[in-house]
Amino acid sequence: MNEFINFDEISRETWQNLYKTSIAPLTHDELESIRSLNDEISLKDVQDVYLPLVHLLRLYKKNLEDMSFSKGLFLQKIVKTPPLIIGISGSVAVGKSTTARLVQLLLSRAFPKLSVELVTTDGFLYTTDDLKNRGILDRKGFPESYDMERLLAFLYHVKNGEKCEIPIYSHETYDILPDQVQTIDSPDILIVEGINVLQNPQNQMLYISDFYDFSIYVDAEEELIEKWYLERFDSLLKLAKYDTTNFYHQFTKMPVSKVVNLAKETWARVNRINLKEYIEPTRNRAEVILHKSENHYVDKIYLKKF
Ligand SMILES: Nc1ncnc2c1ncn2[C@@H]1O[C@H](COP(=O)(O)OP(=O)(O)O)[C@@H](O)[C@H]1O
Ligand SMILES: CC(C)(COP(=O)(O)O)[C@@H](O)C(=O)NCCC(=O)O
Repeated sequence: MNEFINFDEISRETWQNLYKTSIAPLTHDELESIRSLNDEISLKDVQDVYLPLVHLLRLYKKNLEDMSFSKGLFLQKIVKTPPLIIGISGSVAVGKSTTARLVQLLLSRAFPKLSVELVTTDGFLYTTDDLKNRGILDRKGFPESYDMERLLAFLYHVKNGEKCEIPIYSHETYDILPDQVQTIDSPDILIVEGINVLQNPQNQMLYISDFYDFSIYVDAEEELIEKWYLERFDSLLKLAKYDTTNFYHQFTKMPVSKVVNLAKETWARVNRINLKEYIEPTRNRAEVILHKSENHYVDKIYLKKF
């Protein structure tokens, strides 16, 4: 059966015209803050793709509020609207975190009175020591390298309006940062970004999918994602050149061709396999699939029909 049978395929041209008239252009300051987020991001994409997406998210938020209100009428008590939780998934290096930060920024603009928080599931990776003890250091990113019970419990507490502290992962040290936490204190909207967001662990009582009100899968052809992975590897090396505490510093001492081969091998041996076996199979669980082509240009959007 066609994987996309349950989706409407919408061309960029159609999508960009769906809600155009109701969205005000971005201000100079907003454009600047997007540029500082990632100076390569196309502002045309922001206008044509991400603003209509945020408009769609507004509908889901309204729907959640209406449902809480109706439940309150039924139960004859005040039911507080739970936070809207948005999941963003896709391959390593496809651009999830860039998309997530952009969506956070645009949602903060669309809802200036609401708090919009962002977490990445990297924080739920086991520490390097734990991975070593479990004998799965070379499986980083695969399902067994995450503490999914903890992620599930976190989502439950956030939905329940409770304050939470979660670990922070650093790409620079390539490990969980010791003694540092991110505090999430009852946000109105929470964005959860990570390769495993749509994977389906369940404890005895809770299903992870029950916590997402909306989900986005960022998609692209494998060859492009590999290219973006290698480019990001190169940027991480540049950042690490004079920083001996950075995990990537060790590679700056090696001949370039050797480092490029090492990155290619890591892609093929770890991240590509993870994509094919565990990440891509979750693609059609998303509400929206953003399909990117060369230069991160979004050319197609798939929206779930029902
Ligand atoms: N929309 C975009 N426009 C330009 N470059 C992008 C865009 N999204 C991601 N990138 C670049 O692609 C690489 C991977 O993006 P990143 O957001 O780190 O991916 P992920 O979080 O999926 O691992 C980074 O080098 C980033 O700068
Ligand atoms: C931390 C990750 C599992 C998740 O990554 P992200 O999507 O944030 O890039 C990944 O970046 C990673 O470290 N993969 C293991 C192999 C590698 O070094 O690329």
